Amino acid sequence: MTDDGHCQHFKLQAAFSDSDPDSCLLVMQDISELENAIELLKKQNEQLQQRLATIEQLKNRIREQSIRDPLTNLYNRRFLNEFMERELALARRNQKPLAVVMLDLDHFKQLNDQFGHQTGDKVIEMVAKHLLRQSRRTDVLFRYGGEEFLVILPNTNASQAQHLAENWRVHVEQAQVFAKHQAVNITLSAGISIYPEHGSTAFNLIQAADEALYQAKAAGRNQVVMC
Ligand SMILES: Nc1nc2c(ncn2[C@@H]2O[C@H](COP(=O)(O)OP(=O)(O)OP(=O)(O)O)[C@@H](O)[C@H]2O)c(=O)[nH]1
Repeated sequence: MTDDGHCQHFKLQAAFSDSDPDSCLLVMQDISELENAIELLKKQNEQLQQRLATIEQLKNRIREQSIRDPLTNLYNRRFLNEFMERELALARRNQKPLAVVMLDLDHFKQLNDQFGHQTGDKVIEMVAKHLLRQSRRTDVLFRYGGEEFLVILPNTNASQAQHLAENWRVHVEQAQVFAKHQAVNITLSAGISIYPEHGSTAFNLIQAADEALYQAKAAGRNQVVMC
């Protein structure tokens, strides 16, 4: 230790002679600079690791924001194709069914016209919460459009999907919704398609679910139709 509190490092090397066992050569080397440089490098490396971890967190946050809908925090349509490709590949490999449920709020334009767009937004938010609360851990929910939701149900057959969609329909119908202190009835219609019966690509399955939804609307709304 020096007078000003710094550590000094020395390296001591001893060399013995074969011809003269009683003699030995001692070499002492001041390696303080080298040790200090190693210490500094270690600190800089730690700081770099911390910065890399922060960048990774930020990257994850940005990625998460880019695939989520800000109003409902459900996944957005941008993520849907990527997700469905992955899930369909899994379903194909494991020979499991996969259900696609398209849900749409009924007469939403009327609600907007009567209570305003802000109230409409609150209703969309509330419905998203209901759907999330009533879904299984494996179900993945998307906000597909304005008042349209899409749910992907891996490893789910037609009767299970019908049962789940019916459960969502009933929960939304029975939900207590107040708009400007007035109770309003919210209902939804749903269309379902199943892999592999109704299609083998994301495009075909979504189109089939959309057609089933159209039938549910045409048949009077507030109902679930299987493709
Ligand atoms: N508040 C709110 N309204 C939205 C949003 N996106 C779409 N809309 C409104 O939702 C309404 C959808 O109207 P339509 O497509 O005619 O459907 P609908 O009135 O629900 O009728 P059906 O679907 O046939 O039962 C339109 O008035 C859109 O302006 C949104 O993010 N927030």
